[in-house]
Amino acid sequence: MSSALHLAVTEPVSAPARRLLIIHNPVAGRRRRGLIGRVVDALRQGGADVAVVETTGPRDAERLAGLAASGALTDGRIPDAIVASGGDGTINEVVNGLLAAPTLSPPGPRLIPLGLIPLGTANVLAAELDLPSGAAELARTLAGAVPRTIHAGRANGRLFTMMAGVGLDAHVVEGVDPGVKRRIGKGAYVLESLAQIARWPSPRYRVITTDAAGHVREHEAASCIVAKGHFYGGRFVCAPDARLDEGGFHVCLFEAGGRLAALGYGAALVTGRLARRTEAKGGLGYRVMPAVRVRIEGPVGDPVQGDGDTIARLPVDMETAAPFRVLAPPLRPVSRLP
Ligand SMILES: Nc1ncnc2c1ncn2[C@@H]1O[C@H](COP(=O)(O)OP(=O)(O)OP(=O)(O)O)[C@@H](O)[C@H]1O
Repeated sequence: MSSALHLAVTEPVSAPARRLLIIHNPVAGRRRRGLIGRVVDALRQGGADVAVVETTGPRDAERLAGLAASGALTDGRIPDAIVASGGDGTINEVVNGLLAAPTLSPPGPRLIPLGLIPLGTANVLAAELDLPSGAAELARTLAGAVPRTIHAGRANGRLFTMMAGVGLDAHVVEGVDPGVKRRIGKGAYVLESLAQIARWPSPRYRVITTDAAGHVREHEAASCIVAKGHFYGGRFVCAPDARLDEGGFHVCLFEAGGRLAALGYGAALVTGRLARRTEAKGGLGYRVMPAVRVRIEGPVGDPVQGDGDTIARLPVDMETAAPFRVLAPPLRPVSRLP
């Protein structure tokens, strides 16, 4: 760890020490870069044994997570937790590497808890898990939280933890300029959304859902988000009843096509009125339905975004994946989540 990361600590951690391996993306985030240094210092002051490895480029976090799960980065001793330090993209890579690692017995990579130091633009998973934002509180969570079991989804073999999307949002994710994102943060997504809407050809997608009872249904939509959690793009609510602790998907169908409808959906999302579009007349509104498997067809090769990065291309088959454990505060009652 560079000396620049050694910053003053306000409060030491009083929870039991853990052996933690942190996989850190040095290019993630802009304003929150100092956070990792403060968290590491707080952990060490609390007695935790902390090792940090830095990623060197795309997919490196995934490779490192696979190595970490076998103890290869910590002198053969398997860490008590593997911590992803970065944005949602880095977390997604770590989850993919961790769950793809060969099973060890014990403890088995699926049982090694994942910790998070959220440094990104949206930090949707951290919001969904209700992670604290301060360094001392975050360190306390990493060192002492009872792991919670959550469920990822899989799209054409690739895992996602929060959501996968097809249509406008996937094109926005693919089109957003990383340099602009670094400079202006979330505003880059707003600009790219407007640019995409201006030239949006309004393709239709065929969404085939299978529910837990095995009923198969076919739908048509202008865009579709397959949600694991209830937040989207930060703290906007897309699937009000979705919770990571449950196995299935909440499939959000944006039924109305065209530019005006796309603008309307965007405005409804950011003002918290999206769920009310279910009442739109003529059935061309917004619907959320449960599913355990989803297939989406449309223009072949169209992007599929997962946790804010392109993770697959159409046609795509999604299924629920094995559960894994994450270091986070206990689940709050549904009624207390925004
Ligand atoms: N050392 C590195 N140099 C360049 N790119 C890297 C490096 N390590 C990881 N990456 C890539 O950086 C990209 C962005 O990472 P991440 O999504 O975590 O951060 P972010 O873009 O700042 O956050 P957010 O996704 O919340 O906007 C990922 O696609 C990842 O593959």
